[in-house]
This record gives sequence, structure tokens and C-alpha cells, in this order.
Amino acid sequence: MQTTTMIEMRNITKIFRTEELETHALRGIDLEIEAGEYVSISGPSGCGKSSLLAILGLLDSPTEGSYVIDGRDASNLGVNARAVLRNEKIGFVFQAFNLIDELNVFDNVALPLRYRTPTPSAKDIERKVMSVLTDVDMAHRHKHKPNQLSGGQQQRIAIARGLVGNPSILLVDEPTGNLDSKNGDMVMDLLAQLNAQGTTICMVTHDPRYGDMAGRQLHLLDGQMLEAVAFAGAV
Ligand SMILES: Nc1ncnc2c1ncn2[C@@H]1O[C@H](COP(=O)(O)OP(=O)(O)OP(=O)(O)O)[C@@H](O)[C@H]1O
Repeated sequence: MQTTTMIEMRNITKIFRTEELETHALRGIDLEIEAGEYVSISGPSGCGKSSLLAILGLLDSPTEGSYVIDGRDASNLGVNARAVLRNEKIGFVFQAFNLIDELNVFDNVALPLRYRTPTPSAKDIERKVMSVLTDVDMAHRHKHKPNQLSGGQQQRIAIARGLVGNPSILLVDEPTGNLDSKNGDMVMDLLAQLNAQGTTICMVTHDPRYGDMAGRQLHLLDGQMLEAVAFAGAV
């Protein structure tokens, strides 16, 4: 079967430097993620998970190393070029949902499309937003404000916002951290279902129960990949 490589990192290093201190957050990370994979990354506090996710998500650049996403070299892009590529290629889901309280569900989900140049037509935006809201079973709530929804529902809206631009990869950071176990399980089931339908997912979690749901589990320690355990899983 032919596969497409979505993520290709080689020897990624991240060093944070201040006048007195040098912190090696990532030490030579090699990472490949194929289209359709569901990968989890876990590890103890301070091991480099957020630093890696920030580079994967084009929020930060590495000190050294190469990063190709969906065939585009992102290793040495300036801030503006990185932002354009991020909008096109990356969907984010955060622990804290990060929805805008003043906007209704529809407008929250539409946001990544409205930042696009050229901006899609209103009709196109409506079609895409309602389609992803249907995928997460929240179309009936499109006029609600985030504070009128449960935590689990808010995270489903955040997932819809992550998916609306048809990204190459959905980056998910501790998606159940703010949820009770019932809502957490529901969000994890939704991610598994989206992956089964073809969405490529990379999730950072320190919860081993949820790491198990990914097709491949990676472990970070002191800025290095410990092991790569491959399962027949969802791929
Ligand atoms: N902006 C920064 N300036 C200096 N050091 C930093 C910065 N960001 C992270 N670090 C350091 O880099 C290392 C990795 O941090 P990172 O936040 O990536 O870990 P993490 O695995 O996400 O931790 P946690 O699970 O606690 O969120 C840590 O030693 C941290 O102190």
C-alpha cells in the first residue's frame, strides 16, 4: 500500500538560551508520521512535549534540524510564512478548548477559514463549517455561545475548528485535561472515529489510558525519543 509522509523531522534540536542559562529541550528528534496515522507522545513533565508540539504546529522553529510537513520544507521559515503554512496545514486542539466566548459556535469554527487568503466565499464557509459540525455531532448547536455548552461539547467544537480547514494533521494537546472521565472518554472516542475516517492525528498526553488509543505510542525523556512501539491499530 502506498503511504504519504505527512511529517518528517530530522535531528530536531531546541535550545532555550538566556544570558546565564542554556536549556536543551529537544536533543536530536527524528519523527515520521504517515497520512492516516494516530500517534501519541507522552513523557514526564519537562521532557519536551510542549516544545515538540510547538515546532510540529509551526508555532516555534527548531534551533537545528529539518522539518518537512506534507511535502513543504518548514525548517527555516520566517514568522509570516510559518503562519500561512500553519493555517493551511495544521489543526489544533488544546486542553483549555480556547474558544472565543463572544462568538457563537458557527463563528468560532469558521475562524481559521476567515484568516485564510483569499478568504473563501460565505457559502463555502457555511458548507465547510456545517459539515465539520455534523462530523462532531454538534450542528444543532451552531447558534449557541461556548458558555451555553458542556465541557465535552466545547471540546467537540474545538475539534471541529481544528478540522475545518482540512489540515494535513490534527495536533491535540491533553484533550481531556479539563474534562471529567465520561466527557473525556467521549472526546477520545470522537478522535478515534475521526482517525478511522482518515484524519491524521498527533496527540500529546500524560494519561497512559488514552495514549493506548493511538496506533503508535512514542515516549519522550529528557528531550529524546525513548522508544517507538508500533501497533497494528488504526492505520
Ligand atoms: N521559553 C522557555 N525558556 C527556557 N526554557 C524553556 C522554555 N520553554 C521550555 N523550557 C524548558 O525546556 C524543557 C522542556 O519543556 P517543555 O515545556 O517542552 O516540557 P513538557 O514535557 O511539555 O512539560 P509539561 O508536561 O510540564 O508541560 C524544560 O526543561 C523547560 O524548563
